Amino acid sequence: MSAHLNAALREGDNPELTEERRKATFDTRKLADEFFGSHLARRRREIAKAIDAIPELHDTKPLPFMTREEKVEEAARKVFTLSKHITDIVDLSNNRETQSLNEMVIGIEGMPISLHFAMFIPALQGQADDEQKREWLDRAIRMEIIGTYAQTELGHGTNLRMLETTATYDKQNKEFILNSPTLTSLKWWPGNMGKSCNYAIVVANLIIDDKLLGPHSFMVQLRDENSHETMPNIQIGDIGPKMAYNSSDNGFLKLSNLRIPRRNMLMKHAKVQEDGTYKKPPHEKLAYSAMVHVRSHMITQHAMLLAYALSISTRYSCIRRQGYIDPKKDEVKVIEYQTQQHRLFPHIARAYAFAFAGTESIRKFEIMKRSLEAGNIELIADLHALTSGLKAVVTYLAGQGIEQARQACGGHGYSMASYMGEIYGVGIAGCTYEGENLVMMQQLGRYLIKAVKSVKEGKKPTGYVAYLAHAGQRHSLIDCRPNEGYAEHIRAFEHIARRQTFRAAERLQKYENSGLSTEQAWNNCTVELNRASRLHTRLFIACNFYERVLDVEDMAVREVLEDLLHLHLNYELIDIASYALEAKKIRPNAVSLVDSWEITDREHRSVLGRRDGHVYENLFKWAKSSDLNQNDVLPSHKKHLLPMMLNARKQSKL
Ligand SMILES: CC(C)(COP(=O)(O)OP(=O)(O)OC[C@H]1O[C@@H](n2cnc3c(N)ncnc32)[C@H](O)[C@@H]1OP(=O)(O)O)[C@@H](O)C(=O)NCCC(=O)NCCSC(=O)CCCC(=O)O
Ligand SMILES: Cc1cc2nc3c(=O)[nH]c(=O)nc-3n(C[C@H](O)[C@H](O)[C@H](O)COP(=O)(O)OP(=O)(O)OC[C@H]3O[C@@H](n4cnc5c(N)ncnc54)[C@H](O)[C@@H]3O)c2cc1C
Repeated sequence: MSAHLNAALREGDNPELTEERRKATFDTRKLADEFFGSHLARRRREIAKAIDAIPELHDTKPLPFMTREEKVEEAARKVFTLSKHITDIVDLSNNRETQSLNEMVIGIEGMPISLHFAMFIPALQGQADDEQKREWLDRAIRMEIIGTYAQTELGHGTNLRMLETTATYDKQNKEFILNSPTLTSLKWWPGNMGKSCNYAIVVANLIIDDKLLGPHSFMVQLRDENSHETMPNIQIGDIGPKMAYNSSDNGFLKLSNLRIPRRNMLMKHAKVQEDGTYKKPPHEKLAYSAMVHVRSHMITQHAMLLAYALSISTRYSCIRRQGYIDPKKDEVKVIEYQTQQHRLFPHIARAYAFAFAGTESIRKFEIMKRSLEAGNIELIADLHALTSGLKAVVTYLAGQGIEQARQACGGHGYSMASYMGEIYGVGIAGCTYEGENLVMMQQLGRYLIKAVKSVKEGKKPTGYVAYLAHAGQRHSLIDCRPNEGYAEHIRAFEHIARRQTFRAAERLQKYENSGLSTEQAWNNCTVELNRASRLHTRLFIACNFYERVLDVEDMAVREVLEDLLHLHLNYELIDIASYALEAKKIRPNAVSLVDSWEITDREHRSVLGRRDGHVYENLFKWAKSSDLNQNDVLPSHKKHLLPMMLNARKQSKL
């Protein structure tokens, strides 16, 4: 193997990993350039180096050893410290650079300004008019104020039309009165709302002259800008510990007839004039733009969480020796087991496929944003359908992949030294937030049914659903021979997705014809519809992966990506026996495929996933640092268990 492939080789590493890295057939840096895009890959290396040189930005101790209060404090400390260095390290206008910096320094457990950047600023950008942007957006970008997005309530998250928080316009005083009339109307869940933020965009049902006009966004000051004390007519707090993500203060909020000026309603699209005249937005769902923004960015984030888990697990599988394949030889690295490869490699392929799909969804979002700025609302529906499907499929499959990666680490995967528990907890939260997955699948389902109707009317839909009109092509899996190339696989995939979508549409039609209401007929078909949405989205991911690989210029990188593509398509399409065969091809490159994600140890926070592979000595160090080991005999033992045993002993002597 030539020296240029050795980007990840270092003196003093565990020889088990060095042996793996020597087998690489490609340059990990070049593959990193494809995974992240060459600019971001280079910037990530520079950012990691800059962080190494600033000790204040390092973890003070491993996060799993911290209490919730310590985690919240540590995240706040790092945000403040970062604010002093950030402009030297990243280009603030580049979201992905800033996000990489945050992940490396603060990590994935949350921080006080997550929602500020993820939703507060995007909501202002998408929904505030120019004057409002001058008033709030510039201050928000400079971080003079910290905000969040308060939409979900104790009683409703999915069904936004039934949000109970009201914003009633008072013509006399030219104010809105914001109110939480019931217990279930309390805002519940918004990230950083409990303790960190001083502003929120509150989504409330607008009422003018007793007329209900649906959810709209309002700027509300939650806390005093100097004392940070809660403002009058507001009750606010943290909702308590969660499965993971505990550095974040997700909050509750009660508004008691709080008056805010008319101009605190975000008025780029919908408007309320002084006399109470209401002007409708050009597209009913423009108020949901911040959600579409987050959904389009979630795909890359969840690809990265999957990459975290798989690089931990793959490296560890190469230093862990247990059992024999040939009893006359040494114990093998657990990566040698066919089941271990079967467990990990298809997910490695998926991590690449998802990352490429994520780049595409961000690109599409940017195109939609620009076209919207030019007054064109046409792309909104396409993007909503695409991101709804991608968000649901990728978060779900990434969660499954992370859990497989954890199980692949055996017992040590269950220790927080592996960090798998946190990665999993954060990953699966994405199945719920930003739209519950099965609900989002139905949104895509609506779009697919419309496309089927247009095909039946003899029209030819374009874009992602164009394949629905190609019904003449009869390809079943059985007709698909691997040597006919990937295009053939894709056509087989299209056939399956098309068939399922038509099946769901026909079933829906049948129920409607039988006299059921549209809604009841719809509910009777949602399992079929969700299957169609899932297949459509997986087809999109596969096509996008295929097209992406065609663009790769470096032959060695292209070859390994083709191996992954082949595995991915087979994993998606064919039965288990055939992809076990493919796995053999991936095996020599396994560690280098995960090295290409260039996740630093600082970012990983995992003893098992250490780049140098020195796992066992560091696991012991980790255990010794446990708080429980700071006293030989625990006070609680002296208080409870010792008296119990002494008592029992006394009894037995009697
Ligand atoms: C489920 C729906 C989509 C349903 O909405 P609805 O008004 O009842 O609509 P419907 O009758 O089913 O459909 C009507 C129509 O509205 C369209 N539509 C719906 N949403 C959008 C959109 N965003 N952009 C563009 N179009 C949209 C649908 O496609 C329908 O179109 P159609 O009638 O078929 O032409 C919506 O209510 C929704 O988005 N619910 C999920 C709530 C959610 O995502 N909350 C996120 C809170 S913030 C958060 O979780 C932050 C976490 C971040 C973190 O911690 O990092
Ligand atoms: C970590 C985290 C962070 C969050 N951050 C924020 C935030 O910053 N701001 C904010 O406003 N919110 C936030 N949320 C709230 C989140 O967006 C909602 O919890 C989410 O949208 C799901 O809504 P729900 O809780 O009402 O679920 P529900 O709708 O009650 O879901 C329960 C079940 O009902 C099913 N269901 C519901 N409706 C339908 C339907 N029409 N058809 C079929 N099945 C249905 C679902 O599929 C699910 O199985 C956060 C949540 C989490 C977990």
